[in-house]
Amino acid sequence: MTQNQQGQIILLNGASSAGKSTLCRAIQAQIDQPFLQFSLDFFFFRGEVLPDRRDSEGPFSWPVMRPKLFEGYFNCLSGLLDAGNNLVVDYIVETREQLAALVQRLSAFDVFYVGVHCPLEELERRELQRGDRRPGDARMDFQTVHTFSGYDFEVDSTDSPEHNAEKIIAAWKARASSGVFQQLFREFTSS
Ligand SMILES: Nc1ncnc2c1ncn2[C@@H]1O[C@H](COP(=O)(O)OP(=O)(O)OP(=O)(O)O)[C@@H](O)[C@H]1O
Repeated sequence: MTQNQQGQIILLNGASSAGKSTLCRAIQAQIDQPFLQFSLDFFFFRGEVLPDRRDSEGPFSWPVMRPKLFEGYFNCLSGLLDAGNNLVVDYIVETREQLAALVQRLSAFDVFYVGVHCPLEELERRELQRGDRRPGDARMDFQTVHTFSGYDFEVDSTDSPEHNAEKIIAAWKARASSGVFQQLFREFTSS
């Protein structure tokens, strides 16, 4: 498959409750090409993928299941892109090692990496209001999620999703041929 037949990915990174999924939907609705939304949330919060039982050890050990789930999810992203699907994806980068794994897996693709910023007070307000997220997760993400790299584009999610989607799509269309993920790939493979 040639380069231009591969799908392209717009990847949003930000804390839990920053408004990433909402923004993915707004991008998907506004963009003039088909983009699939494919989120880890679909495993955790929709559908019936994961067993309810997640223990600290034993046959249902979450510390054993979790890295395999994430690794498989990264494989799904590259599989979908390789088949020619464009993707708009939200993710919460938790560690530099996790970012390195994502960069490695997406190294062959056109990745547009977007930082979704939101003030802590607003994150916590949203987290409390939605009621389906563990209180404290947003604060924990807030302290680390934007510390691992720069971005191709950044937005403030206190602005409306529609306006941010418009800005992201315009920036994506005007993007440079080599983005932050390609720089990161060089960094990670040379260190
Ligand atoms: N621009 C916005 N202004 C006000 N509220 C918003 C905005 N964007 C999203 N929200 C609300 O914030 C909550 C979290 O949004 P969303 O599910 O998009 O966040 P998320 O970053 O994908 O979260 P998670 O990573 O936990 O899945 C939702 O209740 C959503 O309606």
